[in-house]
Amino acid sequence: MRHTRPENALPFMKMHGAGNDFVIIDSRGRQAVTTPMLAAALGDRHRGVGFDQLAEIRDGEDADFALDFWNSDGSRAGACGNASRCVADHVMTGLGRDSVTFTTERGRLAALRRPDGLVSVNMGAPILDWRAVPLSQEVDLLHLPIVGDPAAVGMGNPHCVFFVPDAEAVDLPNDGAAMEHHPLFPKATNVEFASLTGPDRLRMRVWERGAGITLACGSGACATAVAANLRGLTGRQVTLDLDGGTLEIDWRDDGVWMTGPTAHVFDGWLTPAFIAAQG
Ligand SMILES: N[C@@H](CCC[C@H](N)C(=O)O)C(=O)O
Repeated sequence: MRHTRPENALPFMKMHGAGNDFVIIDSRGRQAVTTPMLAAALGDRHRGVGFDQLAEIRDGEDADFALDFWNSDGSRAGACGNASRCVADHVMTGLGRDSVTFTTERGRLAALRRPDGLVSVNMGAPILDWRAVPLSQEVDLLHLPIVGDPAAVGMGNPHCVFFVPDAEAVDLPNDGAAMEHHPLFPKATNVEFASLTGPDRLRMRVWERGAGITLACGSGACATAVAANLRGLTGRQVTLDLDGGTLEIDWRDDGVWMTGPTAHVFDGWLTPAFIAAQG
């Protein structure tokens, strides 16, 4: 086994938030390195490292840092709530602070560490305009013309939320994959299946665009809580039980806050040969 880091190796971190797992590359102070090919190669759980999303940290302008996200198939994602919480945890630890600001494709966001150690991120206001989700035609976002009566909510990325009697009973590999590329979603969509399990409590399972089944999805939890509230199923503070853990959502006037656990799994490096092989 090789224990010495080769010259020009690229360091990365593996973290997860409620089982949603990430490779994080910290490119502050240097040129960003991620390309779609590198992301797809690294995202391969057999030939690469494996992840649901890759997050690359860059120097921020008017914020502590900037963030870019890639799915494991190499596609870009406009938002990733759980990776945002993991990166915020890493940066807050490095800076010795309990709050940070950062920018994504959505604009300027904020995160903080709560006294109980959980990390919260403000994901911004939900997007409830069909053009911005985006959808391919004007429809009622709360009742899409699709079998199963789902709702559409944007959180910087598109979500299609189905409320079902029993989320456990959903055939996620089939139903999730079938919805991801529905023509109503011109940029494809993340797909959530949720059922009410108690007052302001939902069980949610997710099929992510560009990644397939994941153990959790932060932006998906936000979108589901917003849709549940707008349909009169819950209040604005909702607890969601996902396959990999529990997330708390609080839809406030300043945005949708999402809170949950983060974990640092290991530090590693990519060999120059692996990077070169991706062109
Ligand atoms: N896991 C994420 C969402 C990742 C992005 C998504 N697959 C997309 O393509 O929009 C989260 O925690 O929000």
